[in-house]
Amino acid sequence: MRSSQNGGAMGGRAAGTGGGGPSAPVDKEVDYAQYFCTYSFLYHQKDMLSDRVRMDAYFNAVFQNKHHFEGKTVLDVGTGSGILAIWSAQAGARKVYAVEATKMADHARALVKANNLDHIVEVIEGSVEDISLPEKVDVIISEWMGYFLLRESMFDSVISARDRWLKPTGVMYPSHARMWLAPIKSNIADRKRNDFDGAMADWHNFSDEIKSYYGVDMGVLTKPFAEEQEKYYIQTAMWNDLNPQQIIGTPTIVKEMDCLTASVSEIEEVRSNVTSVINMEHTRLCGFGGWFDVQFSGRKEDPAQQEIELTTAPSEQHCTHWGQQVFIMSNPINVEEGDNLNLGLLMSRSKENHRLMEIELNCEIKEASGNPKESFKKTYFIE
Ligand SMILES: C[S@@+](CC[C@H](N)C(=O)[O-])C[C@H]1O[C@@H](n2cnc3c(N)ncnc32)[C@H](O)[C@@H]1O
Repeated sequence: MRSSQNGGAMGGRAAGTGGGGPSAPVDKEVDYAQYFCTYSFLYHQKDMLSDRVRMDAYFNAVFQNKHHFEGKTVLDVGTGSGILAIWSAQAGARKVYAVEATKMADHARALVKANNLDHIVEVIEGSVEDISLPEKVDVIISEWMGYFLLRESMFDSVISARDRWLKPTGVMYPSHARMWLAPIKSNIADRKRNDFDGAMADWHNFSDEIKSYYGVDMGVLTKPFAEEQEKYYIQTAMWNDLNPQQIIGTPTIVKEMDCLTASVSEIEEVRSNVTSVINMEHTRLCGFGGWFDVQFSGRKEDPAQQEIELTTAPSEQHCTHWGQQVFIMSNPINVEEGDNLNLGLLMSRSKENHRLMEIELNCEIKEASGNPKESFKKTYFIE
């Protein structure tokens, strides 16, 4: 489950650790307090279990590919309520190791027992990085995805489990992942600009009053206050359930990942240069929408019988609890059909909290003729 202070779907996958940079050691106690503890609540697991798009995708991936599970050993990284471990056992696994860092492990154990699967599923309480298994496994299953795929950095734990416990012939569930970005129109941009302007008007009244009633000039704090509010209203990515009609240009993949071979260094920093073409007449570029999808395709030598995809793309029918992350522009730009957007994206982890993300977005807009139109560079935060 994921959270966002700007209208997030749920309070959930939250903050992380204090650190001094992407590779700084993680303070486990802080990480537990800020990130893991939310997962120890049943209401939180229930929210994830209520996401039908997510549930159907994992359910179909397991039960339509039973050949990957029958008679096999499975590791469920971050079992939560135990749902994926239970399905793996029901699909015929010989043994399932269900690892959960929080006390939710007790509830998972009870659920496994109540469903008469305790002879197959062994719930282990602990961080997957710290535990030890008696054998290597044929399948690693995990639901590790955060907002815009990588928020929460939980895939690091899956990589660590894969490198320690997956047999050389093993299969990852999911097997592949992609991040998408697309230009959007949205009236959120105007709303957020108004909210920001309102906060600044309020500040000016406040500082006038402090001066006249209490004789202190607050002027020196106006700039830092404006920066703080700008970060909150404009630069912090927002959870949104976009309508596909708000997408005004070609969606583009900014990152593709093979879960069998991906490394932490490749996700600590994601760099991408891509092009999107505006495909709507006379419209306003108000920002960008970011989302992800994952595929359950098995491995090349042992493919899925039925490939399943879980997508969090804008849809008129379905919304996931991940929604989309919206990166708004405070000053929307008029664009025309055929305009080209050359986009440079650099996504890195917050220095203060390795589970949160910072995004630098460069955009050069050219007319269809090739004439330069506008360019800008913005920094956003996924909190
Ligand atoms: C998004 S939830 C998924 C829960 C469940 N698998 C499901 O699909 O409903 C992720 C779970 O992984 C656990 N988790 C995250 N990192 C972990 C780690 N390094 N070791 C063990 N559990 C972890 C969290 O506590 C949380 O319960």
